[in-house]
Amino acid sequence: MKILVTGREGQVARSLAERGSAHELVFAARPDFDLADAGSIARTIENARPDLVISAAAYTAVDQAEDEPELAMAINGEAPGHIGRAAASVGAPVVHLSTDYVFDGSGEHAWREEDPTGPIGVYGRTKLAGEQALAASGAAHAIVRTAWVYSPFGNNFVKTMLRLAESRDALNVVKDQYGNPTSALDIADALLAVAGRWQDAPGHGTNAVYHFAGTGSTNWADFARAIFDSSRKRGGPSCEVTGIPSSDYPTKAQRPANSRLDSAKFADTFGHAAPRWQESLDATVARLVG
Ligand SMILES: NC(=O)C1=CN([C@@H]2O[C@H](COP(=O)(O)OP(=O)(O)OC[C@H]3O[C@@H](n4cnc5c(N)ncnc54)[C@H](OP(=O)(O)O)[C@@H]3O)[C@@H](O)[C@H]2O)C=CC1
Ligand SMILES: Cc1cn([C@H]2C[C@H](O)[C@@H](COP(=O)(O)OP(=O)(O)O[C@H]3O[C@@H](C)C(=O)[C@@H](O)[C@H]3O)O2)c(=O)[nH]c1=O
Repeated sequence: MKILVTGREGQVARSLAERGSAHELVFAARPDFDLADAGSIARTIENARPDLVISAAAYTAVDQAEDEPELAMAINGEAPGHIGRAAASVGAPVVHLSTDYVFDGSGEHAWREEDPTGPIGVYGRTKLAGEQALAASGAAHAIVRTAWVYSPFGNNFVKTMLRLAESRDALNVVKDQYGNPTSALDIADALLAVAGRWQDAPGHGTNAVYHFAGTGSTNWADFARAIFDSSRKRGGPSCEVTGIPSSDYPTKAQRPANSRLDSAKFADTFGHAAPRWQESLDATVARLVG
């Protein structure tokens, strides 16, 4: 299958490069492919004529988005519509990644796909707009919301914690935001499961929203402790973690307190579930400190 992946250096794009060797992968990235430039999106997809588009690139700087709402909206909110229209014109379905930050963070349950959205920051608002733009584009699609992504690649919380531990003995980390840490390598496997399913059964489960995230939930402070436990047992850096309320860690963008995702619908539809988050974390830490 010829799969066009948006972004080349992103965590999910690099994970697809590692896991997707059974397919012909084509990566669309700046400067030729710019999500802020509708013409470049149409040109790239029409020239490549892929069998499937995986829409993995996005504006992911959550705090910076508060200062650049127009750019974040162009990239996250409008580009998925352009991608969908171009993909529809060549008959390619689109798998698009979205986020737990489309929810308002209330309650303690794991969010299901049909639960009402209510983003509390610019990043979440723009990602929600992107879901809607793709759904209205005419392309066959699946929207896959994931969360708290880490990997050996790019920037993420796991790498930040390990870096900070090189120079600190103790760290304050928020303990009142809950979610599902998700390995980008597990996301790549899940997206490839969708691709495989569509090869055998085109149209299966299309035009729907799914949640796919690491199995089991935690908060950022306990996630940090798990990172350091895993690192320490391999002789890597580690650090004391003090759990603090979010009010003691001011950030430009507010994060949802509860962004746990229920991934049952994805497992039922595509026959694929994520490993427990601790297991995937261990595999990534082994690569980072090994
Ligand atoms: N990271 C996370 O914790 C989570 C991510 N998601 C979603 O999953 C998807 C993948 O995330 P992840 O792999 O972590 O993302 P990364 O932040 O690792 O990578 C984002 C990619 O998007 C590219 N990009 C940004 N702006 C543009 C643009 N204008 N034109 C073309 N490419 C652009 C970047 O390119 P360049 O290298 O040139 O900067 C980069 O390759 C995104 O849709 C994200 O919203 C969902 C939940 C959690
Ligand atoms: C570095 C650091 C962060 N924190 C807090 C801030 C924040 O509440 C939480 C996580 O920090 P980050 O900046 O990594 O998180 P953030 O950028 O909000 O991560 C989000 O990224 C986007 C793209 C998503 O889609 C989300 O699913 C989520 O993964 O930890 C501390 O409490 N102490 C620290 O030392």
